[in-house]
Amino acid sequence: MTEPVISLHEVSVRYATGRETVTALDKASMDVLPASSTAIVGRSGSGKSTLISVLSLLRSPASGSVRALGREIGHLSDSDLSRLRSTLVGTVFQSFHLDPTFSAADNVMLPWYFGSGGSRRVARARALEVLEVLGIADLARRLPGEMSGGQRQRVAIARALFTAPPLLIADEPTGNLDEDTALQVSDALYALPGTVGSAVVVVTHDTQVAKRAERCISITRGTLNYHDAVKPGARGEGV
Ligand SMILES: Nc1ncnc2c1ncn2[C@@H]1O[C@H](COP(=O)(O)OP(=O)(O)OP(=O)(O)O)[C@@H](O)[C@H]1O
Repeated sequence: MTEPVISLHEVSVRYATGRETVTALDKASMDVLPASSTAIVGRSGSGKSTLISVLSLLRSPASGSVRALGREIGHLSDSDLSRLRSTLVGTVFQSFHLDPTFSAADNVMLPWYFGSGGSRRVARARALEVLEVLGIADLARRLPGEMSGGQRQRVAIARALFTAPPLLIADEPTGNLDEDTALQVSDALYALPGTVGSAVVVVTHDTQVAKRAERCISITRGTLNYHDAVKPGARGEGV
């Protein structure tokens, strides 16, 4: 059986407010298999951001277990958890988060500027390689202000891939794009399991974008509902 990149087993997350406790995730179980694509949909307040924060190893659950790259995160020190996080996951956001003064290639190399290691020459070659995967190597020298929204989001996706993470999480990646561009960018994301082998998890409000993933999970008040999918444990497969 293939080991999931990350696996959640009956994970619950609660927030204590002044008067009440909100259950944002309620016994959520899901497996993200290597080189798979998953869409997560749900109304505002259903628990999507909370689920992403658990999948990104940014939030530890109140109960349940999380296993990432074969390790139970509950057993890890803060520094081991932080190392595991930086190995595991690349993230893409709705509003791109590019540095407007950096070229596309330099934006993709940001992990190197922040100390991911190796020589500048190798980092630049890697940046060009991932820009090529996204079909925009010819834009390597352009500034973000000289690109379309779809091109900027491709740069942001390339940056998330720079360190070759086994898991790429995209939070409303098409929210700032028109309909056609949204579908092109989502197709580029969903191609990544086949081209670079990363598993892709996309949170989206857009049903057309969600439909293009191999699997779709909807969240209702913290409960996961599986569509076109096999529940964890059934036939030994993931979601
Ligand atoms: N820091 C917090 N303190 C208290 N309650 C919180 C906190 N963060 C989230 N919640 C509550 O937890 C539930 C899930 O919130 P979450 O942000 O995960 O939803 P979401 O689906 O991402 O929403 P949106 O689409 O609006 O971003 C909601 O009821 C929300 O009010």
